[in-house]
Amino acid sequence: MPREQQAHEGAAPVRVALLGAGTVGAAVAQRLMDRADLFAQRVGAPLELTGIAVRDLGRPRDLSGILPGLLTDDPESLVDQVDVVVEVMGGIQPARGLIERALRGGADVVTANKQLLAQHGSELEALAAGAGRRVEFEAAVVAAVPVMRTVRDALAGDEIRSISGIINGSTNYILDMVARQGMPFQEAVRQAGDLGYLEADPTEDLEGLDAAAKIVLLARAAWGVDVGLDDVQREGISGLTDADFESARGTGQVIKLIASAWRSGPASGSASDSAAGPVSGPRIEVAVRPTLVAADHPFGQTREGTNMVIIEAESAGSLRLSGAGAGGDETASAVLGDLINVARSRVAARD
Ligand SMILES: NC(=O)C1=CN([C@@H]2O[C@H](COP(=O)(O)OP(=O)(O)OC[C@H]3O[C@@H](n4cnc5c(N)ncnc54)[C@H](OP(=O)(O)O)[C@@H]3O)[C@@H](O)[C@H]2O)C=CC1
Ligand SMILES: N[C@@H](CC=O)C(=O)O
Repeated sequence: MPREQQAHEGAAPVRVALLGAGTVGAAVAQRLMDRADLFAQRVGAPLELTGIAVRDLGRPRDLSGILPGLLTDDPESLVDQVDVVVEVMGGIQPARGLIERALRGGADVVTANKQLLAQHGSELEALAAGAGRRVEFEAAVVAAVPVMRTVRDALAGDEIRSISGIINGSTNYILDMVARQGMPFQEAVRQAGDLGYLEADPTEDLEGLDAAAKIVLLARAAWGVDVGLDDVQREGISGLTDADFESARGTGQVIKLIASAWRSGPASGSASDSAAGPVSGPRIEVAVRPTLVAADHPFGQTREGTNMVIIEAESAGSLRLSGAGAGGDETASAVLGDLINVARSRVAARD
């Protein structure tokens, strides 16, 4: 039987550069290969992976099915020749410079880099808007769980009162292993690293900086306020002792690293006393700290690398989102969702 012609056949490809082939990048690259036909159908044109930038070309990698010829240690030349740049290298530089270069050159950007966004997201979004391009970052906040989209798009017609939750997968894994299995803290840290949950610099997870960046991005999306990392009342989990875990257990509670953002007053318009400068719009508080919760509370029941976010909104009431907050394939799911949406828009704009 003759095969029906697919809409994307003959369409010029959407060229994609991947910056990073670590836990997340390798999973993105693998899925781009495995699901090439599916993605071409969804986009209306093939996604062509033109290259993958890494730091160390000599490092052994398990990128089965991916041509070694795609790897390069020259990210600049890669971003100059594509339609979409997917940044999953992490860190501030060179990621920031490469994203700026991509936007100025006419590419859209998908990134999972929450530290970069928390520190320089406003400048990057302004640059993107000026260039008529997009910076998408669903994967940066709670990996596979579409919480950014929920806050920014689904609840755009509502008024959010508060957002709270477990938004760091590695520390939840560590706290859960220590509490439920009596695992030594350092062994749990090691396992979280083996699972690909930890940042390249694990102190970002252990000191609450990773969760702080995510809650900042959520607060900005929810209230349009100019909160920054310096506004976050922050405490990590590295100072917890065996006695803290014991005393929690004795009272039917568990320790969770809870991030929260809440409206604490009406629109102020006044300058905040934070180092981040004036905060306009509603007064917003942001915090990350180890918190005792009842073992049978939804947060208490959130195990291993799973995350859970509870959003309280005026009309919608209480919403709960939960799922994988870290991990290569899980994070790649969100990265690829953004990539497909951006690529679709580019293909639609061709007509
Ligand atoms: N892991 C996770 O569960 C999640 C991670 N994220 C975010 O995704 C990003 C990537 O994380 P992850 O994959 O875990 O990180 P990894 O450390 O596993 O991978 C980083 C990759 O980027 C490459 N790289 C780093 N610096 C450079 C550079 N200067 N030039 C070229 N390549 C470079 C590395 O190259 P080489 O291989 O040669 O070292 C490596 O391939 C981070 O921003 C992280 O916060 C977001 C959600 C979840
Ligand atoms: N290190 C992060 C990875 C995902 O954002 C975490 O543990 O949640």
